[in-house]
Amino acid sequence: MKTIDELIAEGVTGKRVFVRADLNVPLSGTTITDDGRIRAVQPTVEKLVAAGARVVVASHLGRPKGAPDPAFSLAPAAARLGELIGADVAFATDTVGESARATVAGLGDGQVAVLENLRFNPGETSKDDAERGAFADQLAELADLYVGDGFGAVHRKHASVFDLPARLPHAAGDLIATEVGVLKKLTENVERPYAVVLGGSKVSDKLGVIDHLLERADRILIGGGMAYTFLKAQGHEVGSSLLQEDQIPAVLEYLKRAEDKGVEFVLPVDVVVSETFPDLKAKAPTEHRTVPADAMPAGFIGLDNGPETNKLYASKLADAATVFWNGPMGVFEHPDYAEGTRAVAQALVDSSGFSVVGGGDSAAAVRTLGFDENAFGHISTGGGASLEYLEGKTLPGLAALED
Ligand SMILES: Nc1ncnc2c1ncn2[C@@H]1O[C@H](COP(=O)(O)OP(=O)(O)O)[C@@H](O)[C@H]1O
Ligand SMILES: O=C(OP(=O)(O)O)[C@H](O)COP(=O)(O)O
Repeated sequence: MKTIDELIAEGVTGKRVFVRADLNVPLSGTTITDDGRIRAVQPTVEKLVAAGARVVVASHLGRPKGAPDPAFSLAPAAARLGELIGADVAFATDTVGESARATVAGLGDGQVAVLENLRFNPGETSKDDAERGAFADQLAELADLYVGDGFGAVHRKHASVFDLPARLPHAAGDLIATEVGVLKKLTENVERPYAVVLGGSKVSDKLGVIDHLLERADRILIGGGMAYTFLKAQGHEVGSSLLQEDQIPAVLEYLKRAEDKGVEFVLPVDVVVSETFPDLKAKAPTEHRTVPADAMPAGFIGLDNGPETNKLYASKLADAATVFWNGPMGVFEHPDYAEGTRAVAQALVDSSGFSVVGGGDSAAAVRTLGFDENAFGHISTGGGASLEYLEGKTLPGLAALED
């Protein structure tokens, strides 16, 4: 992979450089609740600015349905990028339309623009190669060079991640280089005991990684929205909790294989439940209680690991030499359901092992709960991306950056 420094050395002054970032930041309305992913791409943007490039930053945000949706606008992220780099950042209100073309044409050397959410165009995420390719052709008209730096999205075979770099001279940004450098260590000689903590809400995306982890990890701790498919598979009531019913046979097979292989599989022993999903914006106190994980009342939603589980998980992490953690242990955005996530973060801070925290929300959780980023070995901007990297899968967004 060509580095951004090599690309700059070849000459970028006056050239339009498309930077595929991952600005998929958590929002409360239009307020960014954690700007970590914007700060992560800042060095790449600043290097290009200093070199006199005309920088066109593009990203997805959330999962809009292939059409404009103001709730998923990148305008707040563009404004924040401007604050961080201390310069005006132009914002195009579309992705490949009139506004994008005019905004890019208006850039001077060393100036920056952000395009509107790439996923407002159905071509971005299309499974049809031709449809994705047609969108990539339109994006390619906006730039002379391409820099891939959206590590959190490199596992997606999307137009801006996979098809566009094939159409332009390309390089990897500093964020991708750093992320890959750290994760590579976990695929080589990992120090044992190696524990992996999995939670979050993208259950269908991430359950499959356990198949691989059973060959690598010594301990697998499950929490967050992922736990309930396991509890259900064991025959327990899970009420209205997140559930991936079609994955129950796979989950039973994982539990059996873990036993055969001597991999320790740890599930919650108690959970915090409520009858309703909390309002994450108002954050008003909620009615909730802690119940044993094998005795959840019907109709209730599991929203966090309980205190006994928190103690158990801390004990399983205390002596781990290496820990990889993706996915919050509960709906940490609400204070009533943040303790499970806080407990795992604290356990990693207290342990002397090397810890990697991966994922947009996991990283945001660690920061918004007040932990010092430097207390962790590495905070990765990508959850799904780092899990798939650890699986040894070919990631479309990295493969596309190879020379
Ligand atoms: N029990 C649960 N039920 C529903 N959502 C949950 C639960 N536990 C955690 N979550 C949610 O998971 C989300 C993060 O999941 P995910 O996107 O998979 O993680 P990451 O971004 O770190 O990869 C958070 O918004 C959190 O509220
Ligand atoms: O938030 C992201 O991934 P993550 O939650 O696995 O860290 C990335 O921005 C990718 O988003 P996607 O999972 O909607 O493709």
